[in-house]
Amino acid sequence: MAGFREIDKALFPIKNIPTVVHLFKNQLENSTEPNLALLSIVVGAIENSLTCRSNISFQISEPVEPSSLPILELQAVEEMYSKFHNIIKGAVDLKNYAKPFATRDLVKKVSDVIWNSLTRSYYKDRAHLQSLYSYLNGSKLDCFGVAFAVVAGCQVLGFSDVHLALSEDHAWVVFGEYSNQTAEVTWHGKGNEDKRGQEIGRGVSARSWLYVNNKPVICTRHMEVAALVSAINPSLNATHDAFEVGLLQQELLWLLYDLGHLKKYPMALGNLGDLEEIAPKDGRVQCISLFNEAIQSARSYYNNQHVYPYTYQGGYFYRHKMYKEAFESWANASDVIRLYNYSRDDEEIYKEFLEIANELIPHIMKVESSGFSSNSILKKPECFANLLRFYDGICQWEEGSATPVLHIGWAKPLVNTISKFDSDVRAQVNIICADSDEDKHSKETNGNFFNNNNYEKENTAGAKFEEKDQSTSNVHPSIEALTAACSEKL
Ligand SMILES: FC(F)(F)Cc1cc2c(N3CCN(c4nnc(C(F)(F)F)s4)CC3)ncnc2s1
Repeated sequence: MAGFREIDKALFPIKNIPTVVHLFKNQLENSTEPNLALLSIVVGAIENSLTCRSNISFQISEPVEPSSLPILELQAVEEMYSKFHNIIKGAVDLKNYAKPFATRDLVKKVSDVIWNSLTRSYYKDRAHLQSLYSYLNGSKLDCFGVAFAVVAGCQVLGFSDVHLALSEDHAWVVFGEYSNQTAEVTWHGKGNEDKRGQEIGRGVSARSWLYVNNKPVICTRHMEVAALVSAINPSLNATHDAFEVGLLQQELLWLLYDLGHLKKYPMALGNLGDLEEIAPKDGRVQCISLFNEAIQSARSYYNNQHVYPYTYQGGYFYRHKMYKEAFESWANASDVIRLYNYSRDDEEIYKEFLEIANELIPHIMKVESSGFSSNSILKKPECFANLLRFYDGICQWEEGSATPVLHIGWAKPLVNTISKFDSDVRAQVNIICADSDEDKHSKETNGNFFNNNNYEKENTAGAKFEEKDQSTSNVHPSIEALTAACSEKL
């Protein structure tokens, strides 16, 4: 695998953001595939020099350019690239692996090479451990970084069929002549035995949000570049970002957007939306339309089984005090999670729903019930309807799961929220209770949601809470009980 070509080398030494964008444009637009290792080293070097106090020196020649980046020399990058190249080529004897397609053994072997060269023990959740720069200079990678390094390593070996597969909280690889083979290559979460080398679960874990019911983002080489750009982490510390790193990430995401490589990548669209909200670029679409594009992408390509597009959008509405809209986004997020079974691997999304239910919604209730206006969301039946749909989805998520979701800590904010709506407002919401045998149609049996890989399952067990004049479907008994309790109370 050749390293940089002449047109790339000509851009060095890199001194500013436009030159990095130019390098990425060269790599993304030329005939051969973009070189993942080189691009990860370049952005990793820049990120680390601008966010890590302990400046791992890479020939920062004084004085730093007036522009926004420390000078990045070609030689430094080439040395790192050839180090990665030699580690991979040195450890994998290609004579044992017939080409052109990768095998499980090959993928596992590359995963082992990366895995066994990592520092024995380090804080895995630390920032800036996602790039090959971190791997080559600190022998540290986070969960995503290991998966990315395996794909970059397979690219060095010439296996163009090995690609990154991404869920909302995990990463693995697909490979083989029909790209239908899957393999774990990294760990997930804390204290879980890694399953490296195994194919992606069909058992209980298949029902968990972690594997998005087998609707992960399957990357092309160009989308793998989008993943490494998405994984750029501008944070300097808990409260501040390195401005230039955020700007670089935003410019690179717009380049990838314009080239069409974010179309099937909802989280990258969400990342770009967040960056645009902070620093809107002239002549670009509003950030809200990026959140909407992410939702459309998830609905079009991933059968609406991803949660984050709705929580990106809901978070935006919340920050902009658009509470009625936020309730709708969160109810839509809940309609996604209701079709999964909660498993212990799903902590990340559990925390997301917990924060919405027990922090964000109670805050909205507090600020809304202080001032008193007829325009208040407490007067709007559709707000009540969406809140019930939100809570109902979480209840149904718990249904049929081995691990409980709700506990007493959820109940108080929940009842407190519902009781903020007067009975005349609540009465305008039409709730039809699931009749018993209908209710028995849980996620497992009903439709073939999990029985095969795709899922056209209609959501009959879910709940729609809409104003009187619109059709509704049935409701989770616990929500029905709660609303009845509230009306008695009131
Ligand atoms: F590979 C793993 F294991 F890391 C899983 C992936 C995560 C992730 C991501 N994230 C995760 C979600 N994320 C969110 N930030 N805000 C979110 C929301 F809650 F507001 F929706 S979700 C930040 C970017 N952004 C691009 N690609 C990926 S691939």
